[in-house]
Amino acid sequence: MNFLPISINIEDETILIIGGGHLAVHKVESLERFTHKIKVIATNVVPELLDRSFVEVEQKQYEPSDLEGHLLVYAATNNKDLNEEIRRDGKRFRCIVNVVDKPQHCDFVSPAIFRQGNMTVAVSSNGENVYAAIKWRNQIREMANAGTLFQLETKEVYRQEFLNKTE
Ligand SMILES: C[C@@]1(CC(=O)O)c2cc3[nH]c(cc4nc(cc5[nH]c(cc(n2)[C@H]1CCC(=O)O)[C@@](C)(CC(=O)O)[C@@H]5CCC(=O)O)C(CC(=O)O)=C4CCC(=O)O)c(CCC(=O)O)c3CC(=O)O
Ligand SMILES: NC(=O)C1=CN([C@@H]2O[C@H](COP(=O)(O)OP(=O)(O)OC[C@H]3O[C@@H](n4cnc5c(N)ncnc54)[C@H](O)[C@@H]3O)[C@@H](O)[C@H]2O)C=CC1
Repeated sequence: MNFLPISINIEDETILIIGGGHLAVHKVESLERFTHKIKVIATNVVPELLDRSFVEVEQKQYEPSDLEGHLLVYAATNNKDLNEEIRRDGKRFRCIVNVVDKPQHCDFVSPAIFRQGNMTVAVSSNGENVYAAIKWRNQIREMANAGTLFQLETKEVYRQEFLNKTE
């Protein structure tokens, strides 16, 4: 597999999660650092999702038209066939779909993220080895917390440093 790392502007997007179980909670925990515009559609929804007032919850069976108007979709049900079907349906609605239980069926995968202010480090294994991605991210976080890395200067300071090096 081969995924392109990019940073997407999601200000005008509502991110859709199909499935309201533990995996959905896990995805919300990753997403909520970046956006509160999140919608969950599922037949059963766990309290951790209902407790988050910013999550819009619709308790019902999935149907393809649910995808309409959503750029980013997580297929996070406990039904592998349905998750795959959601990915296929997504093609019709021009959605980019993450299938939580099947890297091979993902249009995008979620990297392991370390974030400090505007600076973000996102580690991905191309969907091949999620445990490695988590470990690398944790090591980066430890280095940052130890203060040996990432002394954040102003853009102008970095620009001057960059220009001096390339002269
Ligand atoms: C392909 C991908 C698709 C996707 O979901 O996007 C995927 C797939 C799978 N994950 C599995 C397991 C776990 N995943 C986590 C956690 C995270 N998983 C994330 C990403 C991705 N996971 C994408 C690849 C990214 C890349 O390119 O490397 C992170 C980094 C980001 C996020 O989810 O936001 C987030 C860390 C968040 C954080 O710490 O910040 C934990 C730990 C935990 O839950 O705490 C467990 C153990 C759960 C347990 O067993 O209890 C399995 C079963 C593997 C097996 O054992 O065989 C599969 C399926 C498979 O690999 O085949
Ligand atoms: N990517 C990852 O990090 C990992 C992925 N997984 C996989 O993720 C999947 C989901 O796991 P959990 O969240 O723990 O399951 P869960 O059983 O807690 O939740 C499943 C959810 O899917 C919903 N659902 C099922 N059929 C539906 C339908 N037709 N329409 C609407 N909603 C429907 C249920 O209502 C429920 O909210 C599992 O298949 C598991 O194998 C497991 C571990 C890690």
